[in-house]
Amino acid sequence: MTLFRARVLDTPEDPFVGDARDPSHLRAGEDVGIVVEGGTITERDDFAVVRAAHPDEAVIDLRDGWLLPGLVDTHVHYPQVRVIGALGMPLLEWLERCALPEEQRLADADYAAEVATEFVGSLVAAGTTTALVFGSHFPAAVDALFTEAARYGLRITSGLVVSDRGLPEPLLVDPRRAAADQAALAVRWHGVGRARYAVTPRFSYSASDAMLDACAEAAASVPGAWFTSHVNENPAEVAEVGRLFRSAEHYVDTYDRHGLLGPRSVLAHNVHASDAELAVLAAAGSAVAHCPSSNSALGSGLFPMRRHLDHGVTVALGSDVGAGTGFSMFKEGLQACFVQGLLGAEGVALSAAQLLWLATRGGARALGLDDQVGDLSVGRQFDAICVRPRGGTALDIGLRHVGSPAEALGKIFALAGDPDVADVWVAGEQVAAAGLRRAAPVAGRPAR
Ligand SMILES: Nc1nc2[nH]cnc2c(=O)[nH]1
Ligand SMILES: [Zn+2]
Repeated sequence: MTLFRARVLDTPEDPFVGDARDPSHLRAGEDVGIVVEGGTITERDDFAVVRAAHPDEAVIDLRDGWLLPGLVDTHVHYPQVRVIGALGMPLLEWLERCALPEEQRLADADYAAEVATEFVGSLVAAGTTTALVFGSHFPAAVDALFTEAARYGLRITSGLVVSDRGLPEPLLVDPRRAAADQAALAVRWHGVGRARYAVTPRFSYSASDAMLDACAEAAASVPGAWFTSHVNENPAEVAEVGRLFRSAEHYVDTYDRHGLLGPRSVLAHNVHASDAELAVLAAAGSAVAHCPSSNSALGSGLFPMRRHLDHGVTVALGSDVGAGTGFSMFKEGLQACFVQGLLGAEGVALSAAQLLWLATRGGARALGLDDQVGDLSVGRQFDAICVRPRGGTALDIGLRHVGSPAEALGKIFALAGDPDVADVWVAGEQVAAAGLRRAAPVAGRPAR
């Protein structure tokens, strides 16, 4: 067993239910003891109580930082880690000039393996322990991603990205081949370790009805498979999808009429959604990955979170790297807050607890993993990060002078970057940084 002693912040209850300003939405413990056995949290209480039950156990003392659940990114593109930062273009131009040329390079398996290493390392460095990842158009590159993620034990859901029109020729595949390649990848990876397979047409803009049928076939052939794609991101994209699918009721319907929407479906963006589309998503139990830094960087628009919530659509957060400007889910939370503020009366005035929920437990729920991760309750896997800023930084100064846990969390979302994520654990295994060197020896016993 491992015994942690820490200041803990998490959100076991949905802070979008009830009064958003209710301070009890944020569970904060000043001096908490957490026992982890076989990767699972088996005890959590005041440290003194846990210590009394385990008087001889070595303690990993993290009280010089803040322990949070591992972060959850519900929309991030693996092949785009090297193109982050190309600013000032709308979606379709950015795809053509930046993203798609890079994605073609992943046809080279060695190149893809390098990118997979960079991508997974970047997730871990940002404290992301669970992610729904947009894969590559090339099967060997998807193998490289799953292989690399397995080295860290990350909870990755991903798959082959498929398209049969509207993109450069090397990224296209015919629907029969797409179905076969997806099925083969799912056999190799779905349910292996913590990997799960996601059927992933890039977007209806680049997929014919035959391709979407092939995707439905692939999804039906893999029990428990996930579905992900893009929707309603940019006005020019939405207009073209309307032109391509004249008989569809709307963009969401291009997926729905192929049976692709259900509780294991996550659609990214949905900035320009109609009420009818929100009603379809709510009825299907599908989630939307809100990607605020990407939406801002590409000028895609201001996400109508209030309307999603009013319709009962599950919302989580995505970094959307590489249109998004980095892997940090703290940055996404902050940008979500800015965007909702810019919407004025139509926006949701997001609290720090709501940001943490969106970046942890809400994401886990959107991905169907909330029975395993998303908070630090007994019974959950110990997926966690310790935020411990370097001395003298604004975050360090702020955290040393906070009046309340909610204030501390606000400072973390405002100021924390990847370097402040000092330690990362997945299922109790430390996958980044140096927390274990803090094991405090107990009198008469060696530290473990
Ligand atoms: N932001 C974003 N939107 C897309 N729509 C289709 N492909 C992409 C992509 O790579 N990034
Ligand atoms: Zn995307």
